[in-house]
Amino acid sequence: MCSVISRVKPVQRALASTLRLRTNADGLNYAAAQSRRFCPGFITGAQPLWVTSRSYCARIATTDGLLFRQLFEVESSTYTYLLADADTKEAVIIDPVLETIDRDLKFVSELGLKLTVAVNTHCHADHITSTGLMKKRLAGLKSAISKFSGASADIHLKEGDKIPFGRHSLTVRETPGHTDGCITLVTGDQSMAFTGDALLIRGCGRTDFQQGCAKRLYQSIQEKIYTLPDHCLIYPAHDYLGQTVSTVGEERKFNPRLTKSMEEFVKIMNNLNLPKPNKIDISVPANLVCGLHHV
Ligand SMILES: N[C@@H](CCC(=O)N[C@@H](CCS)C(=O)NCC(=O)O)C(=O)O
Ligand SMILES: [Fe+2]
Repeated sequence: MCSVISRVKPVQRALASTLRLRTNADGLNYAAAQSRRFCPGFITGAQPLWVTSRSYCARIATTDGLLFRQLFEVESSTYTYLLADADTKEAVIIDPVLETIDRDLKFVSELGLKLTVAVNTHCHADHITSTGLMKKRLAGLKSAISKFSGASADIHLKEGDKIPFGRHSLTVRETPGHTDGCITLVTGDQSMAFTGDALLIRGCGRTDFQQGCAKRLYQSIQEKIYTLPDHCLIYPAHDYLGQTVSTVGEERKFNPRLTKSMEEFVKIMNNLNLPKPNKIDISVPANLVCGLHHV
């Protein structure tokens, strides 16, 4: 941390130390996520500053040579993630949505990427995946989903499987509870985890339909997500409040559902009383066949 701070000008050094004090007072362990990345606009009105943390740089990869983009679909508030090897251009897309297929494919083409795998973190209930249609548009693209999802795909994933792209890969951690086939995808250096609808920012996936089970979800999060390093960035499949990224450490501390005992968690989940997703009746059957049932 000191070596980074010493690189900034005196006025910026003062700002950096204020930032450190403020984050410490908030109880957030940003230092654990320290990196020498440049985060323009980190403090409103301040000059760009080298900071010791990149926790708020939601759309920049932490890993050298890893291209990363977080994309958003407004109707279902879904995040789609694009990861690529910056050198070989091999790429993976996570949770692409039918409505944004043109945007996503244009982007892939603009960046000169070779999309090899389109993976769904689970059989979504609120939107239709674009995976099937994407396969029709991109020769060689393979679809992937958990073998416990009940959905058809080229690749059926299980615990410990790796999805390689160039020098990088994503490792599968099974995190059932929202559905039987929910998976979390973790980068090789455990700096990023794509948690689907298992762990959301300050929340979690509901457990009142498909094969939902609150106890299972609690265990999945404790055993498969909270065992990742505190600085590991959490990228969920949805956010309804405009939040983009969190960390394992932050969620361990501030997630209002997961800071409870399992018994309290189950009670909370059984009393959410959320309306069913608007598109559940068309999404689930469509997603069981890669989103293609209407084509
Ligand atoms: N209103 C949305 C559906 C919102 C919803 O149910 N989201 C799910 C995740 C997608 S299956 C969820 O688990 N939410 C948890 C929560 O606490 O909100 C729609 O109609 O699509
Ligand atoms: Fe879901």
